[in-house]
Amino acid sequence: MTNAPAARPYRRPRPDAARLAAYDVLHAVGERDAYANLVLPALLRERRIIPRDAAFATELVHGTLRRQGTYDRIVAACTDRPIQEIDPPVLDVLALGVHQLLSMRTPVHAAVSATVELARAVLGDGRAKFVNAILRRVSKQDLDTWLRQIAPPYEDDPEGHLAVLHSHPRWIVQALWDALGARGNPHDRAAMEALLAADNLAPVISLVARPGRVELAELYEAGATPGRWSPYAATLPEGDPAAIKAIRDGRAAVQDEGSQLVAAALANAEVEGAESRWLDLCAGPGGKAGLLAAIATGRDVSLLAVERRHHRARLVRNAIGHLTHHQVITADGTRPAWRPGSFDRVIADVPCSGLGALRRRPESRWRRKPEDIPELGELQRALLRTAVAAARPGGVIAYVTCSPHPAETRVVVDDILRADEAELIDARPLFPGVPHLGSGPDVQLWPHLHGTDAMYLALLRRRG
Ligand SMILES: C[S@@+](CC[C@H](N)C(=O)[O-])C[C@H]1O[C@@H](n2cnc3c(N)ncnc32)[C@H](O)[C@@H]1O
Repeated sequence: MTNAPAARPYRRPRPDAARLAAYDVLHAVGERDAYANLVLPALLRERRIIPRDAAFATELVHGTLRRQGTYDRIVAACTDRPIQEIDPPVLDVLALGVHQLLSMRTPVHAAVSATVELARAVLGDGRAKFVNAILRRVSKQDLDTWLRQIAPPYEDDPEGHLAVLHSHPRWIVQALWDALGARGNPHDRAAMEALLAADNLAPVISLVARPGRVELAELYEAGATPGRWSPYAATLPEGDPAAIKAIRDGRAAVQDEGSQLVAAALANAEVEGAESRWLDLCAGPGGKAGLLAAIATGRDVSLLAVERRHHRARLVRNAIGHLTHHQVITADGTRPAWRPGSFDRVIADVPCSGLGALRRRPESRWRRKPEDIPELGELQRALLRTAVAAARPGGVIAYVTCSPHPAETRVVVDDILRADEAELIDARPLFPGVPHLGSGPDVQLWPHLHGTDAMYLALLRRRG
């Protein structure tokens, strides 16, 4: 007989379903460039996670991804190991723990013990001890104290300060500041902070009632409330949009009000003479095409929607539904399959950096790189050139991005205007009742001013 204490039986770690789901999504985002807003809902459904846990996992994933850059800096301040030497899965687990500790109301004990349990399951016992030690250090201070400690003072480095405080990469802070026109103006620090803070909030769910297919009243009956700016908009304060019949059958859809406004502005711009054909040059997944097709049907006009990728063209077909006279083709919009000058209205909603939609794609700010901008610029110019050539004399062209980056907006438009084939027209009167539209003639919407994505619209008229 021996007096040695009995070895503790091995206990298999059992992380809770919500935190494990959150980790799996972060891992997929980091490992294979997945999009959290696509992976997470599928995973929650597949694992049949109950609504309360699903809401917790959603906040955990979105909040952690938005603030990951700042959380990594906090972790770095808690260890002597250079952050580059810590494996990404360990940083993911740590970031989930830091978010619970500093930005959610999870009690410290629960946040640490549940995250360590998760670490034991997905990283192993050794690395779980490291996670435990770091999280205990993080828990000693609140978020504001940490931020004061790790951010450079505003006076020495305004961009660096705001980048840490609001968790945006520095180059994006610079680009947004340029776009806001507030750079170097100390009075506009508040505007810049409001914009960065708005990027960290989940957007409200905006719905579009496609005209002629559904009345707004039907959406209100299903629990929606009136939208802010667009005549087609409703807001869903809570609940799953897919539970609404009109959404399920494609008569209505989820669509940011900014997108609705730019599509409506194109449809309502003055064009002389009879109209017969409109063109959407970059139509996938079909948000604007769905609205334009519905408006076009009411005016007995046909819409040609072009999308380069097959699967996205299929989504455009779904958005247009059973409306007749419209056509969707899978094609490269820079290689026109139509005669020049054959459309009355053309929209080029070009691929862009998406810096205006950071609220919706929590990981995108860390994934995008400054070198993406010139690369996208070439395609943006080629598409706008094709769009101008496709419009008939007197026809209107909408150049749209969901980015406010000057190199993707005004600079592109100015380059194309140099060919003298089109002129800019004032888009502002086509946004009735919408404040803060600036000095024009183009329009830039903002999350902090309008509650929309930062959509940009330049309206051009084809010269005769
Ligand atoms: C910003 S999205 C358009 C969003 C769409 N208008 C909506 O409201 O749902 C840009 C689209 O252009 C497509 N695209 C990229 N290059 C293209 C090209 N050369 N020709 C046509 N479409 C292209 C992309 O696949 C993407 O679906």
